[in-house]
Amino acid sequence: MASFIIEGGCRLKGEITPQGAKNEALQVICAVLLTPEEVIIENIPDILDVNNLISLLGDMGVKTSRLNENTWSFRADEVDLTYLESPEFLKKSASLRGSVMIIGPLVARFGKALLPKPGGDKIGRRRLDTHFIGIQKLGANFDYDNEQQLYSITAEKLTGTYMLLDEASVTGTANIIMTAVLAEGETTIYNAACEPYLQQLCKMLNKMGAKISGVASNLIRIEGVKELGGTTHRILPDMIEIGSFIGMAAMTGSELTIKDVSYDDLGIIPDTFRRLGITLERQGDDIHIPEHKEYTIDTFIDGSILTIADAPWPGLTPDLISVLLVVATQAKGSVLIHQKMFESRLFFVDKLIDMGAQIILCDPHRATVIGTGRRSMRATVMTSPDIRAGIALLIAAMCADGKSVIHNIDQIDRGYQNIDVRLNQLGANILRMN
Ligand SMILES: CC(=O)N[C@H]1[C@@H](OP(=O)(O)OP(=O)(O)OC[C@H]2O[C@@H](n3ccc(=O)[nH]c3=O)[C@H](O)[C@@H]2O)O[C@H](CO)[C@@H](O)[C@@H]1O
Ligand SMILES: C=C(OP(=O)(O)O)C(=O)O
Repeated sequence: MASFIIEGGCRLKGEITPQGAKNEALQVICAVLLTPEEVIIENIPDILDVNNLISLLGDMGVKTSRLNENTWSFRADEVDLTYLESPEFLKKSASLRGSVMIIGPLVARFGKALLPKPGGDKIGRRRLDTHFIGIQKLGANFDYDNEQQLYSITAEKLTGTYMLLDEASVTGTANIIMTAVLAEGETTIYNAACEPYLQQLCKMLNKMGAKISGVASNLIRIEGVKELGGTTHRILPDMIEIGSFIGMAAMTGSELTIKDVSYDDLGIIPDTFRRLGITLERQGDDIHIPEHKEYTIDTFIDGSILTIADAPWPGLTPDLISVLLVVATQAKGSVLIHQKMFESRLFFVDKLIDMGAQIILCDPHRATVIGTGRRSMRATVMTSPDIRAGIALLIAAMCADGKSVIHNIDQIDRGYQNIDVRLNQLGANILRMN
């Protein structure tokens, strides 16, 4: 189990370029299964989750080749469906959440898919009903083998239909869209998720020949086509990494420029950090964060305590809640952090409390942070429970007095490319121990 040893108190300075978006990468890489032609994807982040998915596709017979550091070519012209039944496939695909999105393309193109219960962060119940009900509505049959925890999906024919999703699931919407593009007739998906990840997926599929309209809204219409062709697609910068860097800069009192952020795709993220009192200046497509000696949390207009809560896009992504929470501990003022979507994502605040932060965990979904202004945090030893708590703990450690240790940093490596090397180049002091 690899660990980071972090010497706190180092200021960062300079410029950093965000990696490509993890959650978009997982979708668009699965989409290469929809065509036998070559698909080239640029700006793929070099992170554990994505590399595992690429390796899984390779094992399935997809020809994968790395054209340069972040550009890959994929050609799914000889997919080996028997591999889906092998123990290796079941083990590999069970280890990452993104693998759930191979179902849609496989059912759409080959009428068959198998999937063990997928992995990903243990941050509460993560049901797949939305995926399965949607794909079933298009005509597929589902079987669940309780003993093996294995889903098997088959479809003789897929036919477009109307569906109202029970929740705006991100990967669920992606899966249904990727199934419907090759179904016969028109599919309408209401209450669709519409994160930039999905907007990008739809743009790529349309370039491959799909007919999807309503992109960026929660009402998607898809006119099924017989086949899709190859294309070249570029992944957006990772908005969660950008948010993590904004929080890190403010909390460590560092002056930082985040380059090429695709600002217009960040939605409500910049304004949410502003409500915590953080100044961020848009400079073209960059974000400049000046040195913060202090920052003060806003109140609501009537003077009551601010609440920051997640919501389906264009609301605030739940993946930044942990970072916003840690950043609030060094602000002046109070905020209620409400993680509505996941029920086990706030327990890491115990560690922040050990470090001296003033936080009341009200229940599994809500924590009140009483910002004490800049006050030294105590260094400590901790374990990263999930990817975003991991980065939040790393930010806390960078701000603490002395040496902290974070174990289980695979959880951070799942989503942040070479984070130690990149932050050390800016002045951090992080040592990786394998
Ligand atoms: C690989 C990937 O892309 N992972 C992201 C994806 O996961 P994923 O697609 O698995 O998450 P879902 O969007 O399906 O749902 C996330 C959680 O929110 C709940 N929920 C969802 C929608 C809703 O309207 N109401 C509601 O309560 C669900 O019950 C679930 O507990 O989206 C999540 C929500 O943005 C992100 O945290 C994950 O990083
Ligand atoms: C929860 C996340 O990832 P996953 O869905 O892959 O577990 C995340 O990216 O914050």
